[in-house]
Amino acid sequence: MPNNQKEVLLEVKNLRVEFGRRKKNKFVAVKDVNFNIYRGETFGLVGESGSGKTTIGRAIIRLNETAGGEIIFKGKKINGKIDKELDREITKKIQMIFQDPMASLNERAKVDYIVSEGLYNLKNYKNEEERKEKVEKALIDVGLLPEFLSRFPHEFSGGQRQRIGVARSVVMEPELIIADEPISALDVSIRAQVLNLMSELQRSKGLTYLFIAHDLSVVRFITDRVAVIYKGQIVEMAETEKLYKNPLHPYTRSLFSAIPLPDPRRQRSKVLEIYDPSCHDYENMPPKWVEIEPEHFVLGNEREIEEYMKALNK
Ligand SMILES: Nc1ncnc2c1ncn2[C@@H]1O[C@H](COP(=O)(O)OP(=O)(O)OP(=O)(O)O)[C@@H](O)[C@H]1O
Repeated sequence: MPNNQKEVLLEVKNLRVEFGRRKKNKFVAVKDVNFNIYRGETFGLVGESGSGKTTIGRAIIRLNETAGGEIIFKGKKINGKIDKELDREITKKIQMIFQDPMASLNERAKVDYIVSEGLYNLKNYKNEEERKEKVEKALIDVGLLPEFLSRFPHEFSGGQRQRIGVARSVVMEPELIIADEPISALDVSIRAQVLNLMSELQRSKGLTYLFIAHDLSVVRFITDRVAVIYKGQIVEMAETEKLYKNPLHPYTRSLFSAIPLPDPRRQRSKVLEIYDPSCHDYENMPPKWVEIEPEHFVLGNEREIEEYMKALNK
């Protein structure tokens, strides 16, 4: 679909997130981040551990305060001070699925309570009958049985627990789901099942995903567009296949060319070995965020942009 016909569901403009209140221990975790997410797509955010992916997700659902910029959902600014009505709407419409289904589910609560929690918080049901109906439907939607409602999380496998995590989101009838490394804590053999479930739900419910991951092959498989983040800043963003075939920024190139290693810590050191941020000479020529071809953005200074143009036209 041409871009001008796509509906922008979420806009992130010049986002900045800082931790630490005092000047001395202030840490800028996210800076100058810009991206749009279109309705119905899966938008990937990829980068190494500590690059700021989760911080962006948490800022969107208002768990992290923002120090600058705007987050706009369906045309309304949702960061900073907002009114109760809007807060309620985004609590319902934007849901997050977390990485570790072992840690994110309340061990002492039954599945019925876990899946209902968002409904209880927002009193988002007319009566007990309707709540039950919604919760049972959510369980069926994620491929679990309604009888599981009276069980506790420890009675389930990792994959089933992540399905409970997904049910807890879809019961709210969200429009945007932020999936933060939703399969990386799962056994390799069940990862595809959870990804397929997410794709099916996207089709049947018209969902939009922000998919956060460090696993490049998963991102290539599941996303329509992808942004690469390095130390809190997006360095390149494009349609997924385009970016994988034609990475321009040196960080993207080293990330994609690093041979996948089983140990993510070794992978990280491998990437850092190849990528040298001092190659940019930003002191003398500061970078800009440039749309180098339709829907393909890259961070670079004037000289670099010229080189990227040449590389594209080769
Ligand atoms: N509450 C906090 N207080 C201080 N620093 C924080 C806080 N949350 C995150 N950070 C720091 O912000 C940076 C970005 O963290 P973030 O969790 O967003 O990275 P990530 O890319 O999601 O990494 P991972 O894949 O390991 O989750 C890290 O250096 C982290 O230590």
